[in-house]
Amino acid sequence: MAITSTAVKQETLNPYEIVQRQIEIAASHLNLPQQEIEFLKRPMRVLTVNFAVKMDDGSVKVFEGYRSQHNDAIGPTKGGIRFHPDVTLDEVKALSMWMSFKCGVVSLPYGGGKGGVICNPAEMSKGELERLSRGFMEAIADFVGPDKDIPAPDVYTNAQVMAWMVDTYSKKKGSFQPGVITGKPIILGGSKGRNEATARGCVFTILEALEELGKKPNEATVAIQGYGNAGRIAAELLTELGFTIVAVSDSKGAIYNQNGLDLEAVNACKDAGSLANYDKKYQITAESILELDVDVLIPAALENVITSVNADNVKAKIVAEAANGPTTPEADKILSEKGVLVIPDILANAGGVTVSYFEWVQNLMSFYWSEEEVNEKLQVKMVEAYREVRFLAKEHQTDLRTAAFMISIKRIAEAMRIRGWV
Ligand SMILES: NC(=O)C1=CN([C@@H]2O[C@H](COP(=O)(O)OP(=O)(O)OC[C@H]3O[C@@H](n4cnc5c(N)ncnc54)[C@H](O)[C@@H]3O)[C@@H](O)[C@H]2O)C=CC1
Ligand SMILES: O=C(O)CCC(=O)C(=O)O
Repeated sequence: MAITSTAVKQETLNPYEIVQRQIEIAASHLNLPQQEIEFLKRPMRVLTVNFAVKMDDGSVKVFEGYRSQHNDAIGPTKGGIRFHPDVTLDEVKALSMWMSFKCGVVSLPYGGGKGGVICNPAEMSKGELERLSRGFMEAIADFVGPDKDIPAPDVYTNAQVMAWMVDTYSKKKGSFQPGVITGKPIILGGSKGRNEATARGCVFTILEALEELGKKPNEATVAIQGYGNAGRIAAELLTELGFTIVAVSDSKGAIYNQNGLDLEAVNACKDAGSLANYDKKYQITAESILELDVDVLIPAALENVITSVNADNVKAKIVAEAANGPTTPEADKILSEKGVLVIPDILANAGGVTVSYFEWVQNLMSFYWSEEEVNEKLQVKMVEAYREVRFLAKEHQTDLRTAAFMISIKRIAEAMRIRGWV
């Protein structure tokens, strides 16, 4: 996301440097030996691949992709694969690190991993996307595995992409290996509830935060940036609970109605293309969605959207980070001083990886759960995690992000120490 203001140049927008800063802030409350912190500030393994894909016009295009495995002291690494033109190695490294800390907050037996391919799926045919997905899996197949590193969906990847990938991996290994990837279609061993899990988990944390503010769902307004898996499903679930969705946006358009948007009309517009085609009288600028006077703001798109430039203009009482890395450390300081309750990404969007974990467990057992069972288990995990983070934040007088990092850093450091690594 291009942010060109001069003020923002004073802070780094490199996600890898940002996560390192977040580690340092949390570690300063923990009294850990420096070597443990230094180890956590880097991924253990990173793979760069270049692979060729046949395009529909007969040409061959070479794509670059990455898979980063941050730390596997607690268990195999886990995290999504992103297809986006702006993917960088530093971004993938940072996303893998956030995954480690996310898994720690919800006590999953995983470390963090993440993958990305520099490409623009919006400009590719279904056949090209299939060959790209298979080509990337072919290139990383020896690096991942059900007990090694387990990918999942992220931005511009979905259950269909996971299906192509599990098929390619399984063919390579000679038998069906559903545990290598999560977020699969149900027919291929996907878990019920995984598609909604990121949003549902986020909603559980919002309900906890709202209770603290003494507000009821039917009194609360919501603005959501990003209208894909995380953002759109959050809008639907929150509407069911009585919240009023006043604004939503995608990569091409943003819309606002202070009386509440008609979600059916919004969804029909999105299904037909983009929100830029919605009724012109409701159109607003992309940036202004972050500055609306709402109770809950949900960034559900990309990194670095709340920075030192616009943080002071944020009027929401709760910021629930469905996206990874939407808020910079400078912005965090400003929001904290303003009394905004930020539910950090590694907590707010942990529902996705939590149900991915359930999917993996079901795959390993070949025994499948009802959607109700999945959702109940997810709720327990999310509510417990929120309360544990909230408690620690109060105890240490920190924001929720720092407390969430503290919980995970302590866990991973302990595992590294007991293994004798540090
Ligand atoms: N899918 C999952 O299970 C999880 C996703 N996340 C995070 O949630 C965020 C969104 O991911 P998904 O919903 O899965 O992706 P998605 O590909 O389903 O949807 C992305 C949405 O963001 C919109 N978008 C892209 N650039 C934008 C911009 N500049 N301004 C406004 N909207 C923009 C797109 O138009 C699309 O509506 C990412 O940060 C991702 O890492 C986090 C945890 C799990
Ligand atoms: O479901 C997963 O394994 C990971 C999802 C993801 O990439 C994320 O939480 O950022």
